[in-house]
Amino acid sequence: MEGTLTARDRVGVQDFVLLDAYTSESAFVDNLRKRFSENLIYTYIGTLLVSVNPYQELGIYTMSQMELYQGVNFFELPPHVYAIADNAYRMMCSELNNHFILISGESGAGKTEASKKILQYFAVTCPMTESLQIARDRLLLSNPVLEAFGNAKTLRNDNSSRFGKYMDIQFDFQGIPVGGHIISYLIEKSRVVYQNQGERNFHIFYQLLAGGEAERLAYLGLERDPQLYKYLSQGHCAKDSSINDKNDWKTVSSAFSVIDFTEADLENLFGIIASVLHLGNICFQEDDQGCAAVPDTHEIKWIAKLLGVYPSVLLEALTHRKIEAKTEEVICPLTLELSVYARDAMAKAVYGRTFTWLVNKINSSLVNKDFTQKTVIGLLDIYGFEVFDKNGFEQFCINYCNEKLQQLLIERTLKAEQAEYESEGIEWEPIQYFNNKIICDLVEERHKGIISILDEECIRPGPATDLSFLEKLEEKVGQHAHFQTRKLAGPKGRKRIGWMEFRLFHYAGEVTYCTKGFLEKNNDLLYRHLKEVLCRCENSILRECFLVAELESRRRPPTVGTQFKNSLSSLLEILISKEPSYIRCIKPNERKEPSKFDDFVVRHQIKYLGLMEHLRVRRAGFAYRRKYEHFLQRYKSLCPDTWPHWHGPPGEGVERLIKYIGYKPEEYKLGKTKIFIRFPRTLFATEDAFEFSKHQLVARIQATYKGCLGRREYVKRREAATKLEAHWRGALARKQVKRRKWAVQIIRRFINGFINRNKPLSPDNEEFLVFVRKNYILNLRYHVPKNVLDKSWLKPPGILETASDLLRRMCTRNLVRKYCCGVTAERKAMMQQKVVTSDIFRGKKEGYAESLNEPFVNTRIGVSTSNLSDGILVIHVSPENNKQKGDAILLCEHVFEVVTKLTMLVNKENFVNVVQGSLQFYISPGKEGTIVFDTGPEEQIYKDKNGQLTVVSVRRKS
Ligand SMILES: Nc1ncnc2c1ncn2[C@@H]1O[C@H](COP(=O)(O)OP(=O)(O)OP(=O)(O)O)[C@@H](O)[C@H]1O
Repeated sequence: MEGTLTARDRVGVQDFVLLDAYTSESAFVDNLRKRFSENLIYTYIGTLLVSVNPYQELGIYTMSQMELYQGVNFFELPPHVYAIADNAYRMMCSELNNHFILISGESGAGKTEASKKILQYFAVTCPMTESLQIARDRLLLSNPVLEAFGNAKTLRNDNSSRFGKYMDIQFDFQGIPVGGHIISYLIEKSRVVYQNQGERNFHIFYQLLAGGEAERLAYLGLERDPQLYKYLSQGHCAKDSSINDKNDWKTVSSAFSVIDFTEADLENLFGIIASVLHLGNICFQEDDQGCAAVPDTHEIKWIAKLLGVYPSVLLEALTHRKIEAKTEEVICPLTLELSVYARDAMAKAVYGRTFTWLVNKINSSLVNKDFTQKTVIGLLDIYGFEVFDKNGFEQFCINYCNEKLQQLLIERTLKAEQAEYESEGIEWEPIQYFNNKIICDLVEERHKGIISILDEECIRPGPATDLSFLEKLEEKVGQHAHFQTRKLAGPKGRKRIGWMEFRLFHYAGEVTYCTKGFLEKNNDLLYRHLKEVLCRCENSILRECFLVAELESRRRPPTVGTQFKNSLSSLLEILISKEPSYIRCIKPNERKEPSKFDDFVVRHQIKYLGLMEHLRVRRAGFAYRRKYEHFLQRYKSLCPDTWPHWHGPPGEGVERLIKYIGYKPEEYKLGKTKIFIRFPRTLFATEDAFEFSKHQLVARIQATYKGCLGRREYVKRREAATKLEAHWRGALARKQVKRRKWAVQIIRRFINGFINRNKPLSPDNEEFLVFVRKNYILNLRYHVPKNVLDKSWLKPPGILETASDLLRRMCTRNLVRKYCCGVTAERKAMMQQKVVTSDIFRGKKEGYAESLNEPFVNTRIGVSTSNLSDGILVIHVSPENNKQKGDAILLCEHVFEVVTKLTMLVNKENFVNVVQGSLQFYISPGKEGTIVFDTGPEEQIYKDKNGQLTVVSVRRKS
């Protein structure tokens, strides 16, 4: 329940005990309205359930809802009729005691629906054996039959129960429903003969006409059209779109077979129903003497046939009255009014007693023949307080009944409160409340109460009227504080009370009753003549209902008021020995509309249901009480000592908790097993603090949860990694071992091979030798000589010497070939020159060996000569060489020959330079000289003063 406290501003509190302004009716209505607008039709006052009729299907009676409420702590879930049912059932099973659930409210408030829901809940959730299924079905199916005969369409409710009902459901020691018993109260017989505009007679009449088989109707002498029957058509709504009589007939017919009705029973039963309809259609006329006569006996004949009486006897009984004198009987005719009265009285008596027979018949089918001890849960579906514009005898009885039940409720609630304080060891706190015993006494006290006065008035000789009854009341109870009449009221109150009225100040408010019809209704007189006919008829049901013994008895039968008083007192005896649960039904508006909440209508019912008084009593002590375990479980997070776990006794934990939160001593009391909180605000503050801490808690719980998940995941991964690692290491180790093994073999073979390396090829050294060979060859790659002059060679192992030699030679040959291919013509010429040089100088001249490496080049020398006829030849040497002295200047006779031969020798183009005029030559490095060529008469060579050499030649004729 505490779970919804946070939303209390929007959806209201789900227990009125938690209303701060618990004495304010407006606050009460506000809370109901808030909840109703959220489709929350149920609210608690402690353990009492207030239910507001939603007039629509809300989807709150599903199987899953039933399962939800099964065996759950009462306050753990939102208020529901299932919670009340389940709580009663669990307590009954665990404590093996009897319970009752009292459902009250005004017509149309939802009492019957609530009791059906409870019955369904038991049918679905209680354990069941196959053999006992029939008992369950009978319990369920007794409802449509009872509704057909006891319910009717009224202005307030299309399916209004016109009787009070108490139903015991019996359970065996295993909690299996094994049987039941029904008691009915005060069926509204007057409806059989008269209905207000817009209302109907009991459903069964219309169902029989609409759904009954044609042969059955023919046998009963009935037509399908209800308009043809006076008793069915006075309300002018025999056909109503909201009621499907044909379908309902099918349901009722099939229910009859389950609850043990024989074909003969049904024949008699419907014979009675049809007789009532025929009775209604009997028309009387006044004859010449002013006596009643029946001109058309058609209906009489049908009734006579159906009930098994002589038509003439019936006719006489309807139009005459037997008066018993001291020794003889006198038959005197009735007036028209009295005949009509007699007819209607017969119809009412027949229907009323048949209804009682029906209830008994159902009871005999529900009875459990095994006589082991049973526990019971009683369902009391009874009319609530009624206050209309005109209130008559029925309202008087109903309101008296409610006074009695209120007394029971107050007593039981107070007793329960007191018992709880005592058992919890809490000081008794007296509760102020209005004890309505005084009103009950006013109504029921022997010889002094209103019912006794009414009875006296009914039986006293002489002319007694409703007015004389009122005068008797004024005389006998006029001084009572809760009674008033026009005469007794002051000038102010007088205006509101009529001459025929008296007012009672009920616990729920004042109600003014009109005494008109009180005597007649209390007497409920059926003329003896008619009674005799019914006692002697052949219809077996009526013979059971009207016993001959009744006729023989000289005692007057008890009046309706006294009967009702007695049945109420036995009902209270039944209830007082049982543990109570209460459901108060409220209808939200008068128009049966969904989602419409009429404050005025609701306020009225709150008052007459005594809800404010109940709340006041319930709140007089403490607003809230819970077992230590539950309180601690919910709020333990508010105190570090109790969070997350309290390991000591729960009471101590709660004490520590409330000390930490800072409860003041006047706000609470600690019992033996429960904490009692006086004010709702204390609980709300605690709840708000809890709501606030919830976020932190959630974060903490989330973190812990995530941490837990993380750790779990980590552990999982670590285990997986360890496993993987182990496998991997294993695999590696195995591989390593394999490798080592292999290596050892290789090494062994290698060593063997090495040892036998010089032996002829054999398996012992074959591999080694291959390896050595391969190794040598591979190594040799890096050591082959790069040129012909390189004489190095990798030393071969013994077995490869021949191969190595061959390779070496191949390599040399290859290098030589490569070298030869790379020699240019120029180089070749130079080499040839070197050969010549060798021939000339080898072994003969020092320095030759050094000159070998010195390549001969053609650029070192060049030849110049003039274009004239002189024999000067200049051999130029390269100026780079520092040691050169300079160019050589030769004078030779055969200049052409020399130059040509030199040119051929050098084999170089542009070797010879033929100059004109002069040429330059090097004397020494950096020093140049010039030779000037000229012609003259005679050849001469001279050096002038500046060192210039001049060569004069004789020009030759060409
Ligand atoms: N819990 C509910 N959910 C939906 N509709 C409901 C509920 N309770 C009552 N009703 C509607 O209200 C109508 C009247 O209810 P019900 O017959 O139970 O009233 P009542 O208090 O037994 O009246 P009466 O005293 O006249 O027999 C029902 O026929 C149904 O349509």
